[in-house]
Amino acid sequence: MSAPERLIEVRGLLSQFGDRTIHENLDLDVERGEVLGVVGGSGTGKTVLLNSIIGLKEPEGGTVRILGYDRAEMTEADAQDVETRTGVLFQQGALFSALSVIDNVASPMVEHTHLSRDVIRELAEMKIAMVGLGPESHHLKPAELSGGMRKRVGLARALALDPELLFLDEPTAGLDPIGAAAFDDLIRQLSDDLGLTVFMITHDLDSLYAITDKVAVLADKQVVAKATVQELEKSDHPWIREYFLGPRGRAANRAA
Ligand SMILES: Nc1ncnc2c1ncn2[C@@H]1O[C@H](COP(=O)(O)OP(=O)(O)OP(=O)(O)O)[C@@H](O)[C@H]1O
Repeated sequence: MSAPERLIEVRGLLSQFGDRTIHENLDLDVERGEVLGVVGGSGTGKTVLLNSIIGLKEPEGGTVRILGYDRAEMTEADAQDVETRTGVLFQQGALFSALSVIDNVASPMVEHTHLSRDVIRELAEMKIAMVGLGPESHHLKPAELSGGMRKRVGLARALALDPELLFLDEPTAGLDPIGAAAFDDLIRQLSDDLGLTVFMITHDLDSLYAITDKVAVLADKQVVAKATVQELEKSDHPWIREYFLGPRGRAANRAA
C-alpha cells in the first residue's frame, strides 16, 4: 500500500501575539480523505491554528505545508492554486450581506474562473441544491435566513470551486440539536461523496462521534493527541479524560 498523502503538515509551529505564546512546537498532519475534528479548551488556539494553515496568520516559527506547498515559500500563483483547491466555512458564515444567496455562492466562481455568467449561475444552483436548500432561497439576502440556512449557504459557497480540502470553524455552533445533527449528516455525506478532506473545529461532542475519522486535541500549546474518539476515551491526559468521560461526553457516546 502506498503511504497516505498528507494535505496538511505542520511542524514546530510557534504562534505568538506580543509576549503571549499560543502554540509552541506544535505538529499536526492531515491525510487526504480524513475528516479531522479539532478540539481544545476555549482559547487554546484552534482558530489561530486554522488561520495559520490557510495563510491568514503568519507563524512566528516552524513550517506549514498545505497541498504540497511550503507556506513560507509560496509564489502568488501557488497561493491562488491553494485558494481555489480549498474551501472555508468561517464561524459566522461570513456571507456578503448585500448579496443574495445565489450571488454569495457564485462569488468565488466569479473571482477565480472565466466561466460565463449562465454557467456560473447553473453551478451555483447545483451547490445550493447540494446543501439541501430549495430554489425559493436563491434571491433571499443573508438577513432573511435562519442560522441553519446561513450555515448551509456558507457551506455551498465553500464548495463552489469543488475544493479537495474543507475547513470548518464550529459549523454547528448556534444550531439547535436537530439542526446540528442534520448539518453533521450533510458534512459527512458530502465528504464521502466528494472525497473531501475536512479540518473541523468543534465544541460539539455529538459531531465528533457522528462524523470524524480522527480528532486532534489542542492543550498545553500543542496537539497532545490525534486519534479516534474511541482511542481518546482511553487517554490519561486530564483534559481529554474530562472532555470525553465527563457527563456530556458519556451522553454523546451513548447517542452515537
Ligand atoms: N489577533 C489577535 N490578537 C491578539 N490575540 C489574539 C488574536 N487572535 C487570537 N488571539 C488570542 O489567541 C488565543 C487563541 O485564540 P483562538 O481564537 O484561536 O482560540 P480558540 O481555541 O479558537 O477558542 P474558542 O474555542 O473560544 O473559539 C486567545 O487567547 C486569543 O485571545
